[in-house]
Amino acid sequence: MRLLVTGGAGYVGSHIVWALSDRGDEVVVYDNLRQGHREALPPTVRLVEAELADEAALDAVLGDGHWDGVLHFAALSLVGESMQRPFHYMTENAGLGIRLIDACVRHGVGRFILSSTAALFGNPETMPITETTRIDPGSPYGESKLMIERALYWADRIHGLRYACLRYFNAAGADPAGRSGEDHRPETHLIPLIIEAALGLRPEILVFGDDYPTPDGTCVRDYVHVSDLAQAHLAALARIETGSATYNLGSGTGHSVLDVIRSVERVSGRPVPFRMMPRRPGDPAVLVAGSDLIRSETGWTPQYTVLDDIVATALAWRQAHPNGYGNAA
Ligand SMILES: NC(=O)c1ccc[n+]([C@@H]2O[C@H](COP(=O)([O-])OP(=O)(O)OC[C@H]3O[C@@H](n4cnc5c(N)ncnc54)[C@H](O)[C@@H]3O)[C@@H](O)[C@H]2O)c1
Ligand SMILES: O=c1ccn([C@@H]2O[C@H](COP(=O)(O)OP(=O)(O)O[C@H]3O[C@H](CO)[C@@H](O)[C@H](O)[C@H]3O)[C@@H](O)[C@H]2O)c(=O)[nH]1
Repeated sequence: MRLLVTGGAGYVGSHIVWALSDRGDEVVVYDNLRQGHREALPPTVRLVEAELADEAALDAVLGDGHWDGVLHFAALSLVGESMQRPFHYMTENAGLGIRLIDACVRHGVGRFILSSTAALFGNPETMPITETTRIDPGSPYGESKLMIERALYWADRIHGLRYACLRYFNAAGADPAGRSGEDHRPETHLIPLIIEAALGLRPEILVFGDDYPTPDGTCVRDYVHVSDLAQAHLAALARIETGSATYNLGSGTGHSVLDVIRSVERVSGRPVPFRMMPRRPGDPAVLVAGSDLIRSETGWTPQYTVLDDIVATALAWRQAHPNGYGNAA
């Protein structure tokens, strides 16, 4: 296939780009490199360094030959930040995402895959969260992704654009072959921050809230390995030949913040200093995925089901790249 990947130089996107390249697809990445890294990509992959908002650049790329599909990862993706800058998230994510869909329709792109999110569901009362769980975003970030999902629904109904919305839970880990990993500037995600605390690269990890209605009072999340997410994208690309689809994507197991700290301590063999803090606005107490639908419709099944194994891949990448990309040890 010939595929355009927006945000492909970022954390999740780069793992999917490697998986597509491994199977011989021609991949072009469209990324402004604000969070992405050229070094995260296979050297042979073409990178168009441009803003999604740059309509001329986007039209030029989409007009450059036939595209079998667009995979759309580029977004602002921080729940907490979206609570402070709600309209920025609406315009950047929903606005630019919908313009991208419009451009895909104009250029005759046949398939579209959206990086959607568990943040669509707010604070559900029952777990696991399936595709029939009531949608009620708990943050402007989640709301912005819902808007793109709805635009895709109409793009299919009116223009026949086939799509898959993949609602990831918490992406985690790194390429087991060490070719790509997680390096956000600044880093806000739990696992890389705990690893930095374990390696002595930061003094401690701050735990956002210990008064949630969970067994140990800290938030529970479903950590799904990026390689499993990559395989899910391959499965979704095949599946949408027969129609559009929307899937929840997680490992199906919940882990509290304290569970993750203990896992990093076990895997690294080092203590992790931590300090309790107030809750972070916008954070739901528990998010655990029910992924039966994608399993039954595509045969996808996560290979990483043990948290320590996920953490081990993230730790290995970080130890090989103590300063992130561009500074391999
Ligand atoms: N990381 C997670 O746990 C998680 C969970 C659910 C959904 N998602 C979604 O998956 C996608 C990827 O997440 P990630 O963690 O890899 O994020 P990331 O920030 O690492 O990657 C996003 C990439 O998009 C690029 N980008 C952002 N805005 C752009 C724009 N306007 N124009 C051009 N390029 C732009 C960035 O430079 C970056 O390389 C996002 O859409 C996110 O909402 C992530
Ligand atoms: O320094 C930190 C960072 C995080 N957390 C907690 O750890 C959990 C995970 O947080 P984080 O790694 O920031 O991820 P989320 O906020 O859960 O969001 C991720 O997972 C969502 C899906 O569940 C995606 O939509 C988002 O894009 C992605 O950033 C949450 O309970 C946080 O409160 C801390 O206690 N301390």
